[in-house]
Amino acid sequence: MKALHFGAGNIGKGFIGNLLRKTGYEVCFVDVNQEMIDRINRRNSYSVELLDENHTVETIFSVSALNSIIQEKRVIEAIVSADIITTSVGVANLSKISKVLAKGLLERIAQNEKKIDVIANENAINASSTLKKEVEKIVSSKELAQINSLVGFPNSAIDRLALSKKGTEGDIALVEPFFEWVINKSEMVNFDLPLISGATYVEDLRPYIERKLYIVNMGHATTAYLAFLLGEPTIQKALRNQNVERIVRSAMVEASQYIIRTYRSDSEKMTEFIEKTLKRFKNSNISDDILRVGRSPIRKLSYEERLVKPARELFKLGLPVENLAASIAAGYLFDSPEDEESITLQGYIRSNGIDKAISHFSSIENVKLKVMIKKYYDKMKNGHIVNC
Ligand SMILES: NC(=O)C1=CN([C@@H]2O[C@H](COP(=O)(O)OP(=O)(O)OC[C@H]3O[C@@H](n4cnc5c(N)ncnc54)[C@H](O)[C@@H]3O)[C@@H](O)[C@H]2O)C=CC1
Ligand SMILES: O=P(O)(O)OC[C@H]1O[C@](O)(CO)[C@@H](O)[C@@H]1O
Repeated sequence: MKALHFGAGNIGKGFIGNLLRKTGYEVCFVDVNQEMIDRINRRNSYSVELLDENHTVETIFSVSALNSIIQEKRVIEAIVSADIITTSVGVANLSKISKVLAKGLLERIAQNEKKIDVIANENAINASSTLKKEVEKIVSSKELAQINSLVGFPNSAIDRLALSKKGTEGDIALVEPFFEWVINKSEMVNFDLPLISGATYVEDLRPYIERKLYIVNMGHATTAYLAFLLGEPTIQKALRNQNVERIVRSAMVEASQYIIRTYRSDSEKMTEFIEKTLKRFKNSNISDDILRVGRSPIRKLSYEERLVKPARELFKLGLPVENLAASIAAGYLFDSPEDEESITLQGYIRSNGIDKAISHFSSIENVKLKVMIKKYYDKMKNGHIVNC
């Protein structure tokens, strides 16, 4: 069995590629980072270190890699012969892989009528559907009908803290022991393959992806933005500060009300989920850079995303959102010169002010919610985090 995976980054190698190999797939990665591609091909393997007390290092064999730009023909051939296609390139990069994917799928359809699922594993609601929409922009309506009959784009939710460190033979993928890969079975078209080892298949993905994005990712991003204000370099160091931990926990509790009300989730189980997630964030075997976790603040502050969606929905219901408002405010204060989105965001605020920025990037028009966010922005802009 052959799997083609776009994105040989932290999640690609540490999580998705790893589970695909354990299921028995040969994995071919597609990336744009030539150094990474060469490293994988030199060894036909890579290393994954488990972030527990033992720091066990595992070698993942039977892998190869291609460059999606300079080896397009070979990527198309790999799409033709793949049994499953997966991605973890970052949601903003899905539009960059859609062209080669569309070409490959059409070539595959011309050569055989085998069904295939394409699963985009990104921190976003319905990332596979987003990828499909990108493919739709490129193909004709006749080609789209062919794709629709043979290709599934099941959505998924992925949860595993994955980072990397430099080793003597290149990057080592670092992953926490916990993982959750949830796949929407009702959107799959190919049922002839073994279930992916360790993945969970569900009929309705929404409760899983919303819980992941609005509680786990929201809490992690909030920690990173508060840490930035305090000058703390890692998530673990920031969470030693009781003020930070309290605001993060409170924001997660606020956001959990959205999940509890939308999906009638059990509130005790939700409390357990929040505590377990905080424990994962604090994992002392990880040293997680806040600039990695806070990356791409414009994406994270957008209307449907982790910080703004729960705040908007709860505010509409008259439920507490003070801590979520503080999280959004902290996001607007994330000023990392290494991050293009952060540079754009801060440039916009300097030219137009925070009020306009909240409308422009988060599309929040509710005056009372905006005032609340602005209140925390003003209180925190001198580097002090506040009691909400
Ligand atoms: N790292 C984490 O802990 C988690 C990340 N995620 C999600 O997984 C996705 C990947 O994240 P990471 O692995 O952390 O990022 P990463 O930056 O480590 O990996 C992304 C990889 O995609 C490659 N890439 C970018 N553009 C490409 C293109 N046009 N064609 C082929 N490859 C391309 C990059 O070169 C890089 O190797 C993101 O959507 C992220 O939100 C989800 C859960 C956890
Ligand atoms: O691309 P994004 O959304 O920043 O995703 C990466 C983040 O998501 C997380 O997995 C949280 O689930 C973090 O480990 C990581 O910082």
